[in-house]
Amino acid sequence: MCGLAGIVGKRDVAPDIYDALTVLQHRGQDAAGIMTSYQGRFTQRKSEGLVRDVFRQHHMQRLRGAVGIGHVRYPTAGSSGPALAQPFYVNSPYGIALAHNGNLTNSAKLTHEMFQSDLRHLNTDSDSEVLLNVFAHELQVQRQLFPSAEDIFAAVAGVHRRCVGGYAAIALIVNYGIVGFRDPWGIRPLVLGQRETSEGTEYMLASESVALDVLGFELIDDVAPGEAVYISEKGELFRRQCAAKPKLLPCIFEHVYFARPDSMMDGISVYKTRMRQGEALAKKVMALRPDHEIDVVIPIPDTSRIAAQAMAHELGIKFREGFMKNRYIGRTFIMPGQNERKKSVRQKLNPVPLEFEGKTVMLVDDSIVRGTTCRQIIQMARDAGAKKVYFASACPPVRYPNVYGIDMPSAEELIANNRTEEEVCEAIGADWLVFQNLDDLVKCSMEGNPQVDGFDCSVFNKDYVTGDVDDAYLLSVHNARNDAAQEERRAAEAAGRSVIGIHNDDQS
Ligand SMILES: O=P(O)(O)OC[C@H]1O[C@H](OP(=O)(O)OP(=O)(O)O)[C@H](O)[C@@H]1O
Ligand SMILES: NC(=O)CC[C@H](N)C(=O)O
Ligand SMILES: [Mg+2]
Repeated sequence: MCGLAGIVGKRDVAPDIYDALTVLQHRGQDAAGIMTSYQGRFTQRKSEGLVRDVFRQHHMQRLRGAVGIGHVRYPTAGSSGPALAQPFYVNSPYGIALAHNGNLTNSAKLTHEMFQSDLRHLNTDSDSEVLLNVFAHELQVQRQLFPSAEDIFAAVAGVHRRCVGGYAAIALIVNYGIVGFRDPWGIRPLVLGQRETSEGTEYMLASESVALDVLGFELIDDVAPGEAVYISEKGELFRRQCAAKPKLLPCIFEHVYFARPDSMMDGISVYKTRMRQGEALAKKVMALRPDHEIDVVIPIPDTSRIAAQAMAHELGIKFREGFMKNRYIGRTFIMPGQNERKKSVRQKLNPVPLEFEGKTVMLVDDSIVRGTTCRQIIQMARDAGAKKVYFASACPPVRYPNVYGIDMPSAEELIANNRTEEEVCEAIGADWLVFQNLDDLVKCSMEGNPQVDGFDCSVFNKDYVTGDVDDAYLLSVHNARNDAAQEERRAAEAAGRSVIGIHNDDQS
């Protein structure tokens, strides 16, 4: 679930983009990059690692220019490695760089078209490079020496006709400005903001509104599904609906896990949604077991804190921080390998025994995906002396792969796949397990903005909103990206058997 930021400002923007990427770090921990345009040329720094590790002072000093874009990556397609860090770049037409959040479901077909009919070269197996090349081709066929906003919108319309899947993207066109667009289903988020300065208005696009807040930009609104926003280098703002049949069906997993709670997405406060999730869970607990005898409600930090607190309040039970989090360990779920994920849960969370000794505890997490976290946590709670360990998930069982930008490629790796709720309870070792109902989860999000057409809930109900995802496609994703396949790829990379690519890590 990568993070994007782009600014058209009045002075060098790289420091602001750096800050924005730091605020969006929770969306991708694998690689980061910034590209700016300065005096008709690109400047670039991208590499693997966290934002704070990728950019050194000497990089920042060289990233000149008042127009720029940035990206933090969480891979969902293709390999990892510095060559896959974003933004990607093509020299023709004009010189375009692009940063992408999401995943194309027809990238195999598009890759073929790139070589066969568009006569374009792809140097990686990333779907984001495909997206950039489709955009570049669609802009090229406008055949304008100086592209206007109309030409750019026509190119985005071409992208919508050809690309299927989840995509929010920000492109930087040298000498012209930045273009943000969102897929026609609005699966992936993108917001627009502005900041007044003595030299005039500056504009910013970002995956989440929290990045605008922190930089002093005011949220204008969300980019609509299918819409394109073009901000010229001079600072003029143009907007246009470029899709034939746009519908707002955003990914509900943003509300469950991905987004920061202090973000507004499609008019919905993520914080309030998570509060409502906690309240709904409490009601379900009361309906199922009015005589539950829970002594204390304990969240699994970080993401479930808000839901757990609301749940405890609704139940009228004590809320306690029974697990302390090591603040120097990042998010576990978005780490690349299962071994790394398993190890990091124990390094990240440690129980406070007095909150467990002799008690019936209700542990609350936002989601149970592979079961990596809850299995270990339940054991930790028992080792810390809990009498009974109940577990609640603020979302329903995750049973199906995600194909729109979350790395859940294989149903087999999901603990709830082909298991009943009782079987999941047994597999994770809880005394009782409660899942949120899907209807309730949707209501919690919908209450924030009743204008939303619905949500992509495919990981819960296998209903993929783009309508093109069949079992054959799911099998191909499984084959390419299951844990064993990824492990093999990483081993090949470590042994130096992978393609180096055209962006070397030590580039300065
Ligand atoms: O069942 P699993 O496969 O373990 O995945 C689900 C867990 O992973 C996430 O936590 P993560 O540590 O990524 O981030 P957080 O600190 O934001 O909660 C999520 O919040 C759950 O705790
Ligand atoms: N999580 C994402 O948005 C991933 C973007 C792109 N598909 C990649 O793998 O790099
Ligand atoms: Mg968590």
